Amino acid sequence: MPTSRNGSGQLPPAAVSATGLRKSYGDKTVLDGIDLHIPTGSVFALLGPNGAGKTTVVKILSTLITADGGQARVAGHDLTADPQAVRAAIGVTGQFSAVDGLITGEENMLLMADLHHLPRGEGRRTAADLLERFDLTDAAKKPAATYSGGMKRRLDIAMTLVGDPRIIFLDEPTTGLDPRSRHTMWQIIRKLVTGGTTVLLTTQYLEEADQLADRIAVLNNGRLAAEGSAEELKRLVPGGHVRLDFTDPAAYHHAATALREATRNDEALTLQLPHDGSQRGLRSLLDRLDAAGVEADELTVHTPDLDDVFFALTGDTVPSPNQPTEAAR
Ligand SMILES: Nc1ncnc2c1ncn2[C@@H]1O[C@H](COP(=O)(O)OP(=O)(O)OP(=O)(O)O)[C@@H](O)[C@H]1O
Repeated sequence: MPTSRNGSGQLPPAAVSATGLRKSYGDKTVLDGIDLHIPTGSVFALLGPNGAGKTTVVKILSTLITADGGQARVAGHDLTADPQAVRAAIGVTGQFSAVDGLITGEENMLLMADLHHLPRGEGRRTAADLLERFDLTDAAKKPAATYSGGMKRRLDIAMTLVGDPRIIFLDEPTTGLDPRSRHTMWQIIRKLVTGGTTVLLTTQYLEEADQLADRIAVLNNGRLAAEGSAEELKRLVPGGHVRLDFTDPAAYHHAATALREATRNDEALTLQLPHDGSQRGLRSLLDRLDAAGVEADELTVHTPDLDDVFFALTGDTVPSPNQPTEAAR
């Protein structure tokens, strides 16, 4: 999401800026110098495998634990000098929900309103508005323990919003949710951002980062292995190609002669050519096949995706590098 400039042509202050964040437990270094810059009004995804340190970053930035080194400002307030002001500006929903299962959804909301010292009437209005916004009005009078995982997660975020935070940290907001609930949660997050909220989310899901985030940082071994938009990250890894599959050996050999630069697999009767993902490149390939008078039985385009980036950056192997992502024909 573009960051708008104010009247003086200056960029608005970052919602979160951190330099050199470090954290160790005993002799285990969890964060080894993390720099973050999250523009106001954007969605920033911190992506990393289990144990990479994502929750540790969220805990530091939300003042739940202190860093061993480095500096950070959240909503313009220094984390160490003014933790109270930081807490007042943020909302956090963690992997371990703040929802109390023994009381109803509405009571959970009213409890939050009390914690934020909202006058009674205003607290009731805010609770009702948020319950409606999160599609929980019908379930409002039922104990939260009877809610589905998706409903609990929605209630958790609704509770976070009672204090009207400008910045919210969502620690793995969709872990354990079914695909439908995950999509609902994505819509909720998108709406929050449309309303001007800045979101820092952690996720293990590449698709989630791709869908939601303006910028993505990949955390690995205590360091940021890369940072950029999904498109920028995808450009970091090679791997775009077109694969042509043939069943007729004569057609295969004919095509292989016409496309000399292709990597051949004579057994599988497939040809693979580097491809930049452009329409022009694809058209030129099809023209060459037409000119040679051959037609492939199947043509698949593989565009590098965040999976490729993630596995390349975190040092793991890509499970199936030739898995096509988009069938072109
Ligand atoms: N209080 C603690 N004491 C000791 N080690 C800890 C503590 N908290 C976290 N760690 C360790 O720090 C590392 C990073 O943990 P963290 O929870 O930040 O990872 P994560 O990226 O959020 O992982 P996940 O995706 O599994 O939630 C892990 O190896 C974890 O065991």
